[in-house]
Amino acid sequence: MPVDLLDSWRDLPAAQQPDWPDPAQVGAVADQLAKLPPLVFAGECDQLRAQLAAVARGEAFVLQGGDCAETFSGATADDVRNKLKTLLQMSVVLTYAASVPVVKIGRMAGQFAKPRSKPVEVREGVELPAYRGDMVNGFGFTADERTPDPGRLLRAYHAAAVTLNLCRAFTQGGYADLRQVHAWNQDFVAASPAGRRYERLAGEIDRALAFMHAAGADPEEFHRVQLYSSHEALILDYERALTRIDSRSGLPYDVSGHFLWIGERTRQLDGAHVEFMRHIRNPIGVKLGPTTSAEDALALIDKLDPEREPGRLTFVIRMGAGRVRDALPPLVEKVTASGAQVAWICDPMHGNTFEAESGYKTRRLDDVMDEVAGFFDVHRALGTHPGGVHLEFTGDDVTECVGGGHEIVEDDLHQRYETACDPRLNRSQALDLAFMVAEMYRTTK
Ligand SMILES: O=C[C@H](O)[C@H](O)COP(=O)(O)O
Ligand SMILES: C=C(OP(=O)(O)O)C(=O)O
Ligand SMILES: [Mn+2]
Repeated sequence: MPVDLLDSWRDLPAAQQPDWPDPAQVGAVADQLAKLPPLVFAGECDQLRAQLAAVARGEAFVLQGGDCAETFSGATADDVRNKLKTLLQMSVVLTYAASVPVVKIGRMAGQFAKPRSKPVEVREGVELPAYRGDMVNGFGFTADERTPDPGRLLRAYHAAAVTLNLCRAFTQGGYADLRQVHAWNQDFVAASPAGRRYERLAGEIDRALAFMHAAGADPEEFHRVQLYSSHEALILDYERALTRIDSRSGLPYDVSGHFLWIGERTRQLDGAHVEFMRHIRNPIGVKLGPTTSAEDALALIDKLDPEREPGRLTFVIRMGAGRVRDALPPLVEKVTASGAQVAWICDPMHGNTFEAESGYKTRRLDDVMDEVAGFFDVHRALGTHPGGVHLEFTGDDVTECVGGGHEIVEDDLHQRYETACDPRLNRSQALDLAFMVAEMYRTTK
């Protein structure tokens, strides 16, 4: 494939790009990034594509999640382990309670750039550029921090490398061993209803493992888990610089992450993001909000998955609890009728954000659950496969979303509101949701 095609996006309008003060500096940084080693490998991306093909065929379920916006200061062993622990616990709940293979994808090791609904933020009469993620500018509300700095692209690469290294060590080195199901819950068990419910399930898993061991299964089977990394491919100079030609196939892969997605604000058919993503071989996603028409979805398939290859394209539906039951069916019907085999997964976070009276951005766990329920209802009615969930959560005990076992109310939000962008489920809310999704899956299939 001609390498020029990887730059064809440069002639098209690119939404949500930073206003870099010195564009020449971006070119210099991109040259440095282009010389750095890949963060992920093409063969791993192919493996994920094959697993997503199983999802598209109705044989597996995706659990994708992590922070809305990762931060450089969050690339620590504690933060990464806590997030991973939550993901592993959720995935065990889904695998065991719903009896389905779970494809685990972190919003981790690269989720450093944010699209914003407004380019500026105003506080007490002072107007500054909006925070666009640590890859672009700083969170602090000063002119200095908010000025986009291309040096941050390099820092993002290094923070992603550190995070990925920790993820690989935790998932391959024994921490994720299924025989550790109780250990992941140790700091949590007595403290929350979700922890206690999980502990009961972990007991059942123990007995199942003991049975399999007695029956001759190889314990090594349970020693490792495969975790993939993902982020929104937003800052195109970064993604382009990390795109390499795979020596085995001669095809381009964006080696900044295994799975990359196009956001709701950058999925314009004639825009730079769709053009760039057409040419990379990674499995990719597109977020689809409530205004998406079936024609939009079909046109995206034509551009991004012209060969109709199962596993290549995932639609991440984020309609809002009030819209999903009406807005999703025409998309699923027409896409299915077209013969395309996409994976459908549900992001129940981004269509359910609202501002509390105190000014905090928040989400109700009930709305989140209702959107997932609506997503399952639609697929049940149409006989198609509800292929997964895409969530924003953290391993920490934050107070960012309302509801859940500890019943966080709007007046509690200030207590531990730590997100750099959108409100995340805390560990207990995330586990509550996993139990609910497992139950829905079991009764749908
Ligand atoms: O995930 C990100 C947010 O939904 C997106 O950045 C928009 O948030 P904003 O409305 O605060 O800009
Ligand atoms: C910005 C995000 O989502 P969306 O593009 O769906 O609004 C996100 O996933 O953080
Ligand atoms: Mn978000």
